[in-house]
Amino acid sequence: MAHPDVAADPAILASDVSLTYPAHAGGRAFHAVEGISFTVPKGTVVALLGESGSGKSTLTRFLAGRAKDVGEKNSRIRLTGGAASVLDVPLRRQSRRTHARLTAYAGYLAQDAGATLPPDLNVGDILVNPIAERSKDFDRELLGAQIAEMMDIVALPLSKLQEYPYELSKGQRQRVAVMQSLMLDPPVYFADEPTLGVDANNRPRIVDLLRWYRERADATMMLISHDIGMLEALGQDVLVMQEGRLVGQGDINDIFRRADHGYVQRLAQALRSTAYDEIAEE
Ligand SMILES: Nc1ncnc2c1ncn2[C@@H]1O[C@H](COP(=O)(O)OP(=O)(O)OP(=O)(O)O)[C@@H](O)[C@H]1O
Repeated sequence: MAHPDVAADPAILASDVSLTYPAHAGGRAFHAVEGISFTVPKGTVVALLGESGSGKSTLTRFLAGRAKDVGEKNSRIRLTGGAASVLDVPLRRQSRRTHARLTAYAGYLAQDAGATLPPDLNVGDILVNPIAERSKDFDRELLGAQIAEMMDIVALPLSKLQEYPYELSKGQRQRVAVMQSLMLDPPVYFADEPTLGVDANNRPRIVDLLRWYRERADATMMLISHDIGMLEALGQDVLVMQEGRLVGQGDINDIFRRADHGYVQRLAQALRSTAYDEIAEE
């Protein structure tokens, strides 16, 4: 049985990967990702960019091992071509045990995760739960200190630990969701728009938390984000997608300087103007 290898390098490998959603009511299967190849070396961060509908979430959910972790059958992602592996675990025909192991090692923040926090748990329990579910035998003092450190980085007062998701603002819920997704210390981490919907003042708090985590765990990360602060702080390498395909790949500055693809040029321009807007806002 394949066991995740934390020393695997590259940590993430995709070779000619094609991903499909099943046919809906008489329609055809939908090819969301077509023939994508790249590797992510251990300990590096890659940012995934591209317009809405280009396949970023599909690719990320698949690589995070969550292709079939959804209620509706129609939303299950199928690998219809190529091969991929994370921490040397092939993402194809996994036993239930291999799948459980991989998802414990591969952290995942779904899009708009703040909106799906368990409503019946307070923030403290939401954060402790992933650890308590793994094993009842953990060092509460150590965990308490870690949670306090994380709360401080994201600028949430400790009193929030007693509150329930409905008592928090949207941006506070998103910060809790990001903290929760890191609680198991995943060596590989996937996040889908971690700062989306968070106000400009608090977006840097999430960036700080991810940077803190990366340094602490030497984690490999794949982040979907068009947040210029995030890209500057974390994303030295970028993958650019358009209509299910990879249209740019490499160091962010090189890609944008020598952009030979029309879409990549437009994206670079858009990101530059966002950066200026942010500076103007401050
Ligand atoms: N459950 C589904 N069934 C069929 N098609 C889907 C399903 N989910 C997504 N798609 C389609 O797959 C394509 C890629 O969607 P995906 O969400 O991966 O894009 P994205 O780049 O992450 O977009 P966004 O930035 O808006 O989140 C889109 O055309 C979308 O309509």
